[in-house]
Amino acid sequence: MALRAALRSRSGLSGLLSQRSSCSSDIRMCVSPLLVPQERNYSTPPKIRVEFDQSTGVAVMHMQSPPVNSLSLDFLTELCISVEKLEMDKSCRGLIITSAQPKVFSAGLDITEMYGKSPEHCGAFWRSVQEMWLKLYGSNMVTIAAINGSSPAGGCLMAMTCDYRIMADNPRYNIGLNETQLGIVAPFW
Ligand SMILES: CC/C=C\CC/C=C/CC(=O)SCCNC(=O)CCNC(=O)[C@H](O)C(C)(C)COP(=O)(O)OP(=O)(O)OC[C@H]1O[C@@H](n2cnc3c(N)ncnc32)[C@H](O)[C@@H]1OP(=O)(O)O
Repeated sequence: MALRAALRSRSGLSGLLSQRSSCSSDIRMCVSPLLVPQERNYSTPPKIRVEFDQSTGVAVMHMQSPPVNSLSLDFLTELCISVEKLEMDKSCRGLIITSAQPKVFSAGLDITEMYGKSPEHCGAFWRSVQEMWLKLYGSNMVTIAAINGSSPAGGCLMAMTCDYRIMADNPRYNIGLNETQLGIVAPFW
């Protein structure tokens, strides 16, 4: 109810979520002109896939970085660019973020980005973390995290920056902050 009210008041997306659930097979998926594949030049498979349904104004962002959608510098850069493109497209009013990986929404920050790297790399990495959450938290779109798997630490942070969170009901899926267990401290900002 709260979600529908918010969608109505913020962007006139009345009934949008019920439309998605009741007639998802009828939804015409349109890829935003900004995201057409031929404009991309990835040497590796894209870590983010966006489907934009122009009839509802809602984009679904699938995180698809196997095995666990860990938040590497490359992943975060791609995610931020995708959010930015959607933000510039005024016909996009809602964004659902979910995972294409089974059982995991996001494993949080990519631990390999924090070990044995230069100070410059660490700086760029943490800036990209900050950019991610600022972009999502400050977005004009209605943002929803559809948490379809475990979401520790940075995955939890990402979900918390969205306006709404819906999590799959499975006792195997964890969400929360585990930095202390890991022995790391997020830098002050
Ligand atoms: C103001 C607030 C500021 C900051 C808050 C945000 C700060 C966040 C800090 C972090 O995010 S640090 C990262 C914390 N994350 C974790 O500790 C997650 C650890 N991983 C897990 O708990 C599990 O892997 C999982 C529950 C996500 C998935 O479990 P499962 O499906 O059983 O997969 P595996 O454990 O076998 O892992 C598969 C594969 O993925 C690698 N991996 C897992 N997590 C990460 C990661 N965070 N970074 C890099 N790589 C990761 C894991 O090592 C396995 O690799 P293999 O090569 O062995 O296959």
